[in-house]
Amino acid sequence: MGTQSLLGATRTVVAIRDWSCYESIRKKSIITTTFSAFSSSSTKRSSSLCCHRCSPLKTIASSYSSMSYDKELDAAKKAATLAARLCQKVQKALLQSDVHSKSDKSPVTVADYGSQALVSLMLQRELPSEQFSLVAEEDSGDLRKESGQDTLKRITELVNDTLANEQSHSFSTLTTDDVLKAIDNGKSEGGSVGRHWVLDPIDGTKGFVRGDQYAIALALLHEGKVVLGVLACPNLPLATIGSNQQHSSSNEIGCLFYAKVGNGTYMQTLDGSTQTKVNVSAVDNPEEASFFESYEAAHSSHDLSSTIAEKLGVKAPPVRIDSQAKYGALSRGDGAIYLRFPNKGYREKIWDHAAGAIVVTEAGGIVSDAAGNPLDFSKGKFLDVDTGIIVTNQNLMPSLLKAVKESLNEKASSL
Ligand SMILES: Nc1ncnc2c1ncn2[C@@H]1O[C@H](COP(=O)(O)O)[C@@H](O)[C@H]1OP(=O)(O)O
Ligand SMILES: [Mg+2]
Ligand SMILES: [Mg+2]
Ligand SMILES: [Mg+2]
Repeated sequence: MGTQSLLGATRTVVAIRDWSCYESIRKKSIITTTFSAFSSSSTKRSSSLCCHRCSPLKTIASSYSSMSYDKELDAAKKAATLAARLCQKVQKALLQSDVHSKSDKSPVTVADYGSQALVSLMLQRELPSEQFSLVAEEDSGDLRKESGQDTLKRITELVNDTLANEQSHSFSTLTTDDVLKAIDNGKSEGGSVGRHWVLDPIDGTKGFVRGDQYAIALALLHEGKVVLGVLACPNLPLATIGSNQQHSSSNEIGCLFYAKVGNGTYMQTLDGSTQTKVNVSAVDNPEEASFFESYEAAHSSHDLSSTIAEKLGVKAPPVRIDSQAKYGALSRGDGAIYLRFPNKGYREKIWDHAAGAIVVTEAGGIVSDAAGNPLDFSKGKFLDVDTGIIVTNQNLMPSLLKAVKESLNEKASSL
C-alpha cells in the first residue's frame, strides 16, 4: 500500500540527501554525528568543513550506513511490538477501571516495568551472539523492597502472559527473579564506545494514564551515534493528525515507525500488515505549517512556543500530544515543527529522544537544540542541550532558528 492510501493524505517526497556540499545545518548535523561515530576527536571539525573535503567524508558516511543492522532492527521491531501489546492490555484495563483506581499509579508502574523486562528479554533472545548493553529509564530498586512484592508478581504474570501469546514463543515460564534481572540489564550508562540499546519502556506516562498518546521508544547507539530507532505508538491513528487534518475515513490506530541510518524511515501498522516509507513535510511557508508541542505545560513552555510560532508566522494552533509520538507524526508530515522548552534545570535524557531523532532525520528532517547544535547521544544518560529541542524540515530550519533566538532574547531581557 502506498503512502497516500495508508495515510489518507498527500506527502511530498523530500529530495535524497546531497553529500556534495556541507553548508546547511542539516548537513552539519549529519557530518558531526557521523564523524563522532568514528573518531571521538573529530566532532569539532564539522563547522570548518567545506566542499573540497567532502570526498573522505563521503567514504566514511557510506561505509557507516552500509553496516546493515538488519537483524538488530528486526529484533527491535519485535521487542517494541510485544511491549506495545503488553502496554495496551494494561491501558485498556486501566481505562475500564473505576475512578479510584484511575488515580492509582500502580497500573502504569506495572506496564512500565513489564515493557522494560520484555524488551530486554526479547533483544537478548533475538541477538544471542552480541554483547548486551541497555540504557533504560527504569530500575528494579522499588520492586526488590517488601512493599514491591505484589507489584513484582503482577509484572511477572503480565510478562509471562504476553510471552505465551507470542508467535515464536520460546521462553520457559519466568520467575520473579528472571524479571528483576531483565529489568536490571537496563543499567548501562551508554557512552561513545561500543553499542548500547536505549529504551524508554513507556514514554509519555501522563498520556498513558489519561488514555492518550504514549510510545515505546527503542534505539541503538553505535560509537555514540544513533544507528537505528523504533517507535511503537499504540494509540496513534494511521491517518494523519494535526491542525490541518482533513476528515479521514479510517479510524484505525497503532503505528510502528522505524528507521536505520542511511535507509529512510518507514511506518507500519502495529500488526505488521502494511508498511510505507514516510517523509517529513516539505512546506516552506510558515503560514502553512503547523507545530507540535507537549500536552503537558509542565514539560514544555506553551507560552514560549506560541511566541516563536507567532514570530515565524505560523497560523495554525498548536497540536498538543504526549510522548515521542510527536516525532513519529512529524516524520510522516502531519505537522512541520516540534518545539520543546522544558523548565530551566530539567535535564533531557537520551531515551526521550534517541528513537524519535533518527525517525525524523531519516525522514528528511532536522533535530537540534535551540541554538542549532545537533543532539549528542554519546555523553551517557543525559543530553546536554542549549535551552530546548527544536525539530523541523530543511526549508524551515533557518527561519525557525532565527525566531527561536529572537524569542529567547526577548524573554531574557524581560526578566
Ligand atoms: N518536568 C519535566 N519536563 C520535561 N519533560 C518531562 C518532565 N517530567 C517528565 N518528562 C518526560 O517528558 C516526556 C514526555 O513529555 P511529553 O509527553 O510532554 O512530550 C517523557 O519522557 C517524560 O518522562 P516519561 O517517560 O516518564 O513519561
Ligand atoms: Mg520518556
Ligand atoms: Mg518513560
Ligand atoms: Mg518516567
